Amino acid sequence: MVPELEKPTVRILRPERVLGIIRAIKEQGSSKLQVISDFDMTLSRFGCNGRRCPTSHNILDNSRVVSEDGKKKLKDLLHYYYPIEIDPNRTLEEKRPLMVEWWTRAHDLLSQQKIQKGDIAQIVRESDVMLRDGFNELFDQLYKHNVPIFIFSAGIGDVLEEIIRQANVFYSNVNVVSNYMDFDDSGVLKCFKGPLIHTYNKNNSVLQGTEYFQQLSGRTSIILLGDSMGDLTMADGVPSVENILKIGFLNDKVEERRGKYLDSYDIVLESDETLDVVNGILRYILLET
Ligand SMILES: Nc1ccn([C@@H]2O[C@H](COP(=O)(O)O)[C@@H](O)[C@H]2O)c(=O)n1
Ligand SMILES: [Mg+2]
Repeated sequence: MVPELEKPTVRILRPERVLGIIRAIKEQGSSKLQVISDFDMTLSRFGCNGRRCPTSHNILDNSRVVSEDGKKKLKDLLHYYYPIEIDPNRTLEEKRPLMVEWWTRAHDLLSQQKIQKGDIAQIVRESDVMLRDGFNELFDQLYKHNVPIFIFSAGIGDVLEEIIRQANVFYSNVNVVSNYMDFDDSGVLKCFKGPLIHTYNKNNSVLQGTEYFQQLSGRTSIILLGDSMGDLTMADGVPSVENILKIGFLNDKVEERRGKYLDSYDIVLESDETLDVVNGILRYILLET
């Protein structure tokens, strides 16, 4: 059915259930389908040439427009809070206030750097960011079949939009909800617009007012793509979901986190920098019979 599911990076706890969901999504057809995806470390790569790829935040943190002192402070925040973000032994209740603290402190630091709106495109061009292998096929297939893709990211919307624009895949079926920068009249960053989106509040609470899911209420089949336990709630605002397939990229601390990922995601992709499995499933679903 989907040969890519035989890849050694694929782990599935309940294979029959997964095949049943894929078959049901195919039966419902492309007019009922939507894709809901995280951005950083899901559509973008985790590793690049033996190093960590930057997140949309890191692209700014590491850029020439941030002072050396600012860079150091942002790195210190990352080293303190990232292990908390991915710690499988802490509860979400414990993590949430700490994530608000991280995002707020990082956004305050970035807002002190006099970042110009007009510099974002060049900053992205100069960065090491890479989309996962197969991103072209993913975006092309969805566009060709009129399947909407909703990117729900706790990263920086202005930066991630520029990444997909430069990759020539920012098609009309792509919608983004993320943290956006607020620039003053002369185009200098003054703050970030609310509501703040962090790893563990990616749910309906931050989507109020966007009406995105209401417009797509007929799209009752969902393929959800994420890399964090926080991404599992991204589809919570979709009314009357009939079939949902959750695919999780397990990028870091694989051994420690495997159990929780297998319990929560239908398909877990371990240290897999490609979109092969997602593309294989979509090819099968979208193939007209
Ligand atoms: N100051 C920060 C805050 C968060 N991050 C990382 O961003 C990712 C969130 O974006 P998603 O598209 O994945 O929702 C998450 O992986 C955080 O670790 C950061 O790099 N810097
Ligand atoms: Mg992510």
